[in-house]
Amino acid sequence: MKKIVISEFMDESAVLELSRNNTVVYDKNLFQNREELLHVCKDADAVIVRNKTQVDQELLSAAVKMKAVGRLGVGLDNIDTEYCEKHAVSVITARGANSISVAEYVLTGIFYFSRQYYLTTQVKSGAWPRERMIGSEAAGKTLGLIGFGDIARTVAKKASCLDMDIVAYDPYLKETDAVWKEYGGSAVKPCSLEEVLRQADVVSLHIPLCPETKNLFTASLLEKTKKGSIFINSSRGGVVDENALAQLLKKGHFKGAVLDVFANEPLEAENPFIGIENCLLTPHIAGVTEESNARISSLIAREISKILQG
Ligand SMILES: O=C(O)[C@H](O)COP(=O)(O)O
Repeated sequence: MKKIVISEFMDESAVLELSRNNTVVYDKNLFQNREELLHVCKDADAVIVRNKTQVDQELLSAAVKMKAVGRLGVGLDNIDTEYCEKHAVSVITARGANSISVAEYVLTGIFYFSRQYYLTTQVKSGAWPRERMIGSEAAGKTLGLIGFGDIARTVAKKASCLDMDIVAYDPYLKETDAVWKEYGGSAVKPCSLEEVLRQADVVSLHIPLCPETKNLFTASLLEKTKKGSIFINSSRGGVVDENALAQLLKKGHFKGAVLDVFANEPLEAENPFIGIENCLLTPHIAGVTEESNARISSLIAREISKILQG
């Protein structure tokens, strides 16, 4: 029997599936108890995590039997992938399995601020802000995608059905790459980062957190976005200067910001976005729906089983 440690929430049926042929330690709060986590991982063959468990050198070097790390998502900023590569520990991500959920989240954000739904609280308290709530259509507007991986491609596919024009920046894709056409038809145009920010009515980030992207969105870059645009971040909080973004929101530069990810999660009392009206804040749920959780969990369970069975 192989031992698998699962330290954050996973779809129950996938946990049951893994338990048939393995010894499974499943505790969705284990990531919060570092000492216990290190202890149970010592003789584990695999660990399955979301974004909160730090799979770092300390954990990996103590877990001498570790063959695989399963990531119930796609971001790898909590995993020391270099160490894993050097020590032949496979890292399995759920690539593609949460793209639909994130894409639908982005579309919700576009409509939310295009129609200024945040003002409906005024209706509940007896006001009638009919003129303030004259919004705008998504059709004919330009969506700017930062990063053009699986998730951004799914966003592009769906946004092109709304008759939006799409510009995208991805330094890892050549202009001639077939994916530009494959995922957006004629609607997606590859551009430089600054060109995307200059043109876009909606900017949506789809980049990993890594040394190249940490604090990429500085005050001066954020200022290059169009006045009145919508800013959506469902990638990682660490890629944006949060104080600078909050300042620009307060100054009325953006129509609104949709933020699912933050430098520190859960939010601390002094988080700069708390209390800003035109800000939609969600607790890192863009990629997590019932459907994506089931897809992600069964994909990771299957792939981890394959590795452990050799
Ligand atoms: O990286 C991801 O796929 C998303 O941020 C979701 O992460 P999660 O595994 O913590 O749900």
